[in-house]
Order: sequence, then structure tokens, then C-alpha cells
Amino acid sequence: MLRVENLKKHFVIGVIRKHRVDAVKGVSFEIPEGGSLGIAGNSGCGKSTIARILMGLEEPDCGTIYLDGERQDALSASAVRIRKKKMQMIFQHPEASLDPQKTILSSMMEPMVIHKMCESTRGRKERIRELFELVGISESLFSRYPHQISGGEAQRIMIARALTLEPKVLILDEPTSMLDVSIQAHMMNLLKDLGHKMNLTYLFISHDLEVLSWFCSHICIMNQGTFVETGKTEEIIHHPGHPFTRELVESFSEF
Ligand SMILES: Nc1ncnc2c1ncn2[C@@H]1O[C@H](COP(=O)(O)OP(=O)(O)OP(=O)(O)O)[C@@H](O)[C@H]1O
Repeated sequence: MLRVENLKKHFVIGVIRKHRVDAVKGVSFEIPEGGSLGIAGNSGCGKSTIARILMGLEEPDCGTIYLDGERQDALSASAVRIRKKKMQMIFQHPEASLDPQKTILSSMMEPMVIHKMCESTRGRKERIRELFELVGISESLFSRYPHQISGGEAQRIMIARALTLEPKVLILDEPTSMLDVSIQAHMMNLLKDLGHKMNLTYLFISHDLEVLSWFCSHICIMNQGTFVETGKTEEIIHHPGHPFTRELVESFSEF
């Protein structure tokens, strides 16, 4: 479903003394339809840069992305728009993704209008109602503003919003790290359930090996812009081959 080959990205920071940061140094991975791949690594190792490139928010230096069998850099502008529908992202700060001046219903409608989903406003509202039910929130939130909802509700709204476009791939970038521990488990169960019901393909980015090992069948361990180890999650967690992976696994088993 999603294949990435030799992705690279550097940034130049500083004004007077320029400094080069090689954020992603040639990573490759593949996720089959309905599969779940985790990318684990410490802060600053380049995880979110990969996600931002996939979502078209950053231009890579080089690399090839195939989505649903199609090479993405060979696409026309209209095909890029279709790709953006197929791949959606859930961010760490859901409240920051909602416009504070718009009601929840209006924020939900927006992507559906842009991508011409459903024929009428009534049809769109009905679809949003169904999605709210699916993610376990009530339509009483429709008329509220982002400051009138909880963090857990905001994240469920963002999941429902991503699903309005009927994506095939969901990129999760630390989707639960800002939530209460009690809500985190509900959210992870919800995402797993949705994956089964809608045959979603997941790319899950996190520094939390415990969450990733529960959610993902396969995992890539990332350090300083490269994948140091890739494989089945169970095998990597129980038999880490690379010193960095061992360090990461040990830091989690201490808790
Ligand atoms: N727009 C940018 N301009 C300059 N440097 C950047 C930019 N975006 C990321 N970087 C740098 O690239 C490196 C990788 O950043 P990235 O956000 O991908 O890491 P991460 O693994 O997702 O970290 P975290 O888990 O803390 O979000 C870091 O050194 C970061 O400072």
C-alpha cells in the first residue's frame, strides 16, 4: 500500500553561522494493505520529518514514494489531490489542528466540501453523525468551539475528520502522548478497531516502544536519521540486534 525508497531530507539552520542538519538520511520501508508499521526513536531522530514529507508538507531532497502502486512524484496536480485524500495524518496536538473560530461541525464539513464528498450539506451532516458514532462521541459537540471540548474529544474529532475522506493510510504522529493515561488506552483500542473495520494501513510514529509494540506488527528503530533495525516487532523487542535498540528497549523495561 505504501512504499518509500531512499528518502533523504536535510535542513540548514542558523543565519550567520549556517549549520546543516541531516534529518533523514536515506530511509526505505514498505507497509502492505491493512498493515501497521511503527517508527520508534528518540526526540529529533527524524520521525516527524518522514511523516511531513509523506503528507506533502516538506519537499524531500530525494527518494521515491509509492502509494497504492502509484509513483507519487510522477503524478499530475489533480492526482496529488487524490493522494492527499488517500493518506491522512493524526497529529500530537489535536486542538491545534482545529480552527478556534469555527464550530466543530464547520471544521468537520470543510475537508468534505473541498474534496466534494457527499452531494448535499444534509448528506455530509449525516456522514459526520455516523463517524462521530463510530469514534464514540456525541453530535451534541457539533455546535461547540474547540475551547469547549476536552483533549480526548478533540482527538476523536480529528480521527473522525480524517475518516471523512475515506483514507487508505493513516499516519499517527504521537497521537496519544498529550492525553491522560486513562484515555490513551481507549484511543489506542479505538484506532485498532477502526483499522480492522475499515482495512486501514497505519504508519505509527512514536518514542513509546510499549505503545508501538502493542499496536504494530512491524517496527523500524530510528537513530540520527537512519533506520538501525527493521523487522517484526516481537523479534526486535525480544532480541534487539543493534546497540541502540537494546538501549531503547532497556529504557522501557526499567518502568
Ligand atoms: N523545518 C525545520 N528546519 C530546521 N530543522 C528542522 C526542521 N524540521 C526538523 N528539523 C530538525 O530535523 C531533525 C529531525 O526533526 P524531527 O521533527 O523529524 O524529529 P522527531 O524524531 O520527530 O522528534 P520529536 O519526537 O521530538 O518530534 C531535528 O534535529 C530538528 O531540529
